[in-house]
Amino acid sequence: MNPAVQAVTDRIVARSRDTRRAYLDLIERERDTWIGRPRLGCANLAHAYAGTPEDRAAMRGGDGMNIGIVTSYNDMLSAHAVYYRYPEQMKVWAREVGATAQVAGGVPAMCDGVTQGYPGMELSLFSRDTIALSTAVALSHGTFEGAALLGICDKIVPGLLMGALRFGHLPMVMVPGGPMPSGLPNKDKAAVRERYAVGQVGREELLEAEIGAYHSQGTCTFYGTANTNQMMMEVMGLHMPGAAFVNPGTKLRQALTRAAVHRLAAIGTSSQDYRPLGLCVDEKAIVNAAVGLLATGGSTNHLLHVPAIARAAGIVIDWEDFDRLSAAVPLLARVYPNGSADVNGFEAAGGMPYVIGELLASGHLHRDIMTIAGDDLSAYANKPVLEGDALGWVSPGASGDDTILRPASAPFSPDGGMRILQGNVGRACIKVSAVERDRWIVEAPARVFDDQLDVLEAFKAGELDQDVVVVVRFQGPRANGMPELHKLTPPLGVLQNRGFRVALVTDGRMSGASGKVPCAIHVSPEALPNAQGVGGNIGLIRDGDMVRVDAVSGTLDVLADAGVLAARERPTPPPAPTGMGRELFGMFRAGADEAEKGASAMLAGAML
Ligand SMILES: O=C(O)[C@H](O)[C@@H](O)[C@H](O)[C@H](O)COP(=O)(O)O
Ligand code: SF4
Repeated sequence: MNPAVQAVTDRIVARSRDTRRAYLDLIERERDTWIGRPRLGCANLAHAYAGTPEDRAAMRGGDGMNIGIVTSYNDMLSAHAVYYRYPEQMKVWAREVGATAQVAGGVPAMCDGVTQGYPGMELSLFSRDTIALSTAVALSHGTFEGAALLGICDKIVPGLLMGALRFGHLPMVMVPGGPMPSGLPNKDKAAVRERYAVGQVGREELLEAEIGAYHSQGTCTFYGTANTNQMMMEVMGLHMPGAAFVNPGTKLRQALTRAAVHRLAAIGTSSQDYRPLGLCVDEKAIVNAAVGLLATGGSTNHLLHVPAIARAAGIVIDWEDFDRLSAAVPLLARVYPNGSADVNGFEAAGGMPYVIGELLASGHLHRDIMTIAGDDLSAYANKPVLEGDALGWVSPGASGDDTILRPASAPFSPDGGMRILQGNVGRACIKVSAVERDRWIVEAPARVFDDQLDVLEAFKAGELDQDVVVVVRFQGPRANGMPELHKLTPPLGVLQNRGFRVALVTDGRMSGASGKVPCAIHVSPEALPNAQGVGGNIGLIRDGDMVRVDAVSGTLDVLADAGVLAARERPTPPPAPTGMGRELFGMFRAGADEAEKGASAMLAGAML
């Protein structure tokens, strides 16, 4: 193993010893005391079977696994619309192997693309907790010996895992749907947006470009949070090998979904090959997730999601771990926004099988983890193919395009391009893999805002045409639910194109699709004072202060005397958000943990 990766793994194992032990004790108790169908009463069983009378005899009399399907189907996410008919197909495939399947429950799924820049985005992060809670409600019927989790996008995979892990004595498989075919290239879409931002094209032309990019069912093809989730499922071995980026509606996709149902039925508590989720998600799998994130230039949102998923399994990973891993993990992939290719191009060049093969050979990934396919991650270094109707796996061979995928021996960069910044503004994250090297340090006067829409107004009024560090505060988990501020990407990109030195500093988030502007995000502590009245220094920055974002030395400072800062009066926070249901999420905001712990209200109160 790479020494730095092993050292971080050892740190995490040591730090997690007690909490991981408490988690393993939980799932052992659950396995031994699980209500399950043998212990359920007759009335309870009758209720459970009544919804699917066609399988009642098999569920009642057979000893096959009853699979609980947890689905996030809806038509709002192009990625999840593909799930519409999955349950009925999965029931047929379950019967093929003497098992049965029922829809245990549905979970909500927000499309961050639909809500981006609007009030709904302020529900996005806590929709992850809502999904976790909904997953628990689905599985709490206790009538399943395994679960199939249908989810792909941003908060849905993390939410499903955070909930399902508390039923970690059960075997589970993630079931992906795949990316839509490529449409208008992402770079061309971004260029039209920048022209729209300066009035060179109208709304109709912009809409035409956007529809050209997002044109059909399947996951959007940029390497954002959704596709980073798919990468993560590969390096953690939680779905069928190579399932991440096979397009929906293809014979290969259908064969992979059928194989997932058959595999799940074979790894239950009564089988010789018992693979419970709680043992699959261990410290090494979590380190693999972090390594995969860094090696592929994945979404900054995973600096929140990986800690939250880990915590649900009793494992504690922090940003220091990511920073140490980033210094040791090479960047092997350039996929938009880190390059011009999309995930279809990435897949065609060799995709995750190639990346995993390289990182196993270079010692950056842990090979010996429990995956749903077996006890060796090298199975995921092969890509699925159909030979007639037979599903098989073959080596991906060498990279098909070295502008997209490179070997660990000749990476795009020797490190993963995620940095932790620390200084008198607090701790923050920055992803530099999509930022030109000469913009890794920006020192400029601050312009301070409480709302991203005010930034857009200032841009339109020409007030930002200068070197500037745009500070958007009161965007943290407790303030307004920590929205993504991705609508700022086009105007900040225009300012950068005009030759200005530009950076963003916020206690909010950016999208996984955000790229070329240096952004110090997830600033902790956030501006809004906590219950003890302590607020982060990001709340003390004023217009005109010089702020230095330095991704080379890893610092984030306002260049003001400490005494001057301390003497400043704290700004009045904006009122708590209402409308679009946001007032309903006040309990999540009030209970939210710091960003570095995953910013979950649910986990803050769910410690074992
Ligand atoms: O983290 C992410 O990947 C984003 O949340 C993504 O899911 C969201 O949909 C963006 O808004 C898409 O980018 P555009 O808004 O540029 O289409
Ligand atoms: S990738 Fe983002 S925009 Fe696309 S369907 Fe998923 S959540 Fe929506």
